[in-house]
Amino acid sequence: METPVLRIDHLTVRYGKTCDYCRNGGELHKNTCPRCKTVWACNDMNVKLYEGEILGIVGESGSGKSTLMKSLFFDFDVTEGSGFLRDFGGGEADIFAQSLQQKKYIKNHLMGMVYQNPMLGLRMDYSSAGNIAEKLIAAGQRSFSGMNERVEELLDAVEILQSRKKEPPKNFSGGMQQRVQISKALANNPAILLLDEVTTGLDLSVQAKVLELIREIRQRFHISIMLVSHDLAVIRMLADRTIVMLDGKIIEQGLTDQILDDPQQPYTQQLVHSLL
Ligand SMILES: Nc1ncnc2c1ncn2[C@@H]1O[C@H](COP(=O)(O)OP(=O)(O)OP(=O)(O)O)[C@@H](O)[C@H]1O
Repeated sequence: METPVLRIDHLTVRYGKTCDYCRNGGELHKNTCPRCKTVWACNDMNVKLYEGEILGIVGESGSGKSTLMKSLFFDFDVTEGSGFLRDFGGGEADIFAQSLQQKKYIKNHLMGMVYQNPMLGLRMDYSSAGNIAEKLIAAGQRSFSGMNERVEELLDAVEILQSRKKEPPKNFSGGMQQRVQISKALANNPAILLLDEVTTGLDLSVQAKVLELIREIRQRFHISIMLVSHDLAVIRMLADRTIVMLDGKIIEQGLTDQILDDPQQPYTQQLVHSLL
């Protein structure tokens, strides 16, 4: 059996203190405990990501997609569960149990993240080149000429003109900001790229360009991608396998074609039919 590049076991993220009722498996109202109001944003999730694949994660607003992605990028602490990277600690060290320094190492060397809101991933007042250089420096790059070369290569890859590299992202359109975010996320040659609703809010033609870019990046860099979207059309276009989330839980998963052509769960059937 192939070893996954990322494996997550029993991931749970809760907002709230919990009570005896929800801790002991009492029925939740959607993802919320009816007694103490604790939100179980991700609830006992098991996920595997394999080399070179795009794993789609789909679900309605509030189902826990962003919480999953942000937990993986250590934006906050998980409540329970463990995570393992093939390329870290021999694949046997729980990434969630690491020190801040080790988590920083993982973020800077092994992962890239693109947020739905570019303001979370970019410094809007720095130059675009400076944004990318920041990630390169964090990953240990020190040579100015080496950095400059890599910045140019990355901007070419996402089709941002070299003549605009000194401009700050705040001057750019939404689609261009996402492309700068993608180039920054790729700067350290990560094994894993996390993409959280990267085309939401963009107009359709720009959306199509960003989606095409993601497809090219996968082919060119042979990177493993986790792609969150509430839009099944995006998932259909890009994802090899898909996970369907509802109320913090995985309710269905499999090959994307299988999920879309023969959905088993009523919620997935509803999602698919709304596309037709
Ligand atoms: N800081 C927080 N405090 C309390 N509850 C939170 C917090 N952040 C998220 N939640 C709750 O966690 C649940 C999952 O939210 P999350 O943002 O992960 O969902 P999502 O599937 O990404 O939704 P969307 O598609 O709208 O971004 C929601 O019920 C949300 O209200």
